[in-house]
Amino acid sequence: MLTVKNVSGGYHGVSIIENVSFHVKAGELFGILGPNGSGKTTLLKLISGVLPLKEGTIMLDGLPLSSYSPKKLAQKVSVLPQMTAQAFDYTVKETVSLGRYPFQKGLFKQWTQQDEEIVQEVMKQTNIFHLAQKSMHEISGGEKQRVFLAQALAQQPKVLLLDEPTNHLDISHQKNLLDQLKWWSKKFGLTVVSIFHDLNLASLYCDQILLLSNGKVKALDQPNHVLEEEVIKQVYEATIKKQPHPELPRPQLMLSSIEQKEHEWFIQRKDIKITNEIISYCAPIPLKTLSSAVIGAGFGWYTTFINRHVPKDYHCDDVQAEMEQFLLKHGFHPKETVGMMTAAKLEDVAIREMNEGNASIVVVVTAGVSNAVDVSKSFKHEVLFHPGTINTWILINGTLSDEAYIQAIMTATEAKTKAMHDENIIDNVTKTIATGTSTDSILVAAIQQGEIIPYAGPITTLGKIIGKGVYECTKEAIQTYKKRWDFHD
Ligand SMILES: Nc1ncnc2c1ncn2[C@@H]1O[C@H](COP(=O)(O)OP(=O)(O)OP(=O)(O)O)[C@@H](O)[C@H]1O
Repeated sequence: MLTVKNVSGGYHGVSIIENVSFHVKAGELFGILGPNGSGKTTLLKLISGVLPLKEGTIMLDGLPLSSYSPKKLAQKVSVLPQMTAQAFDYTVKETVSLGRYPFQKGLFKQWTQQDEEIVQEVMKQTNIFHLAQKSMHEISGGEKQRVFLAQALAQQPKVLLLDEPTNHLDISHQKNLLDQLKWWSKKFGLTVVSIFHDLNLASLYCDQILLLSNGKVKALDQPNHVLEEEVIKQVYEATIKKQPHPELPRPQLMLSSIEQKEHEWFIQRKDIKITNEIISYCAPIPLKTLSSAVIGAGFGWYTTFINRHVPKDYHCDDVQAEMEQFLLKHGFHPKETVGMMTAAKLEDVAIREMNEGNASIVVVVTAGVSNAVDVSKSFKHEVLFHPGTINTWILINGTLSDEAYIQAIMTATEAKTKAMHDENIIDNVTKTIATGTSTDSILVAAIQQGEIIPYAGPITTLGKIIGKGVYECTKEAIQTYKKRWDFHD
């Protein structure tokens, strides 16, 4: 639909845009990104024919841009400019109707039934129908933005050029507008070329992204390939972290390296509090945590860690809601807390503080093994929920990479399984040695201060103390459990 080839151009004979090339297919949403002054608006002006090309060619629907008369071009391309103050006191409907101008014929510009129907339709689509008779001076910035979009769409263009369309819009109207653009491009094959300042919105909605730097192409590809930490750092001079979107295969970027005060404080064994009802640990700063807990599962930042005793016959339809109520009743904030449950007696907990090199950890394990399972034969078990039976905490003084978090979980799981083996814990259904229990839970929490610890596999400095700490704690907790219940192998 739109091919830009080796295009250069700018103002007063000076090129701002230099040697830019790209191709946008019909129905695609194409994003132009770049820092302030990188030439995004200038490029849009070259594409819309407002500025002449100094070099290169632009092909629109198979024909050079230069071969279109202004009116013919307006029937193909419409432009939604950055919002500016309005001189005339038009109504909303009159403003939208201006979009039909390129289609009106003859000296007296007849307003046809078709013009009327199109204007009505785009006003409905952009959710401004109820504002039709209002003056443009009486509506909000976000509503104006939708009116100008309706005007651009009333032109029934093949290509829509937008300069920061989500400027002035709140988060829900940003989403609505971009959803609508996606819908129009899918339904009518509308090609959308849009400038974005918000990298995350561009990532969510664009099929392709062109990243400009000083008027030149820095990157041109699908969002996941363009939005790279190193590229963004070079172009925007900002340090960011790239993360996957939690629900979509699109990257999202977070600003990082924001100045934070380092705290002179460490996780220590003595700060773990134990009662009959809960084991708790409260940190003065949030710890980055990866867990499979009832409350606070996945990655997150939490200050409070709770292992709660529940009776063996504990049953509840909404375990999370019940746990939240419990936390609130005991003065803990559910949004700040990782919460686990266990039927094990909490005074039987095993705790170790361990150091190796510059890594130090506290391991906390509660264990009950009546639901022991040999995972290699677990298909022989019925699906039943019992409160978590081996709960493992690994609290770490250090900064872990994501890789190290996952390796820490693997190392700890292997250590637990080895302890089950050495304690000869048998799966009652299969009569083979168990590898864990049916509802074990784990958390790895780190203060994320100090030197980065990249790995936590079995023979790394951190992995060695996790392996030893979890093995010894699990073994000790199982032995106490056996003594308490006169448990026989
Ligand atoms: N009318 C003009 N005459 C001369 N130079 C201009 C004109 N408009 C813009 N420029 C210059 O062209 C360069 C690119 O400006 P442009 O508006 O295209 O950048 P942009 O990427 O859209 O920036 P922003 O993100 O701030 O909107 C800037 O150095 C700017 O000063």
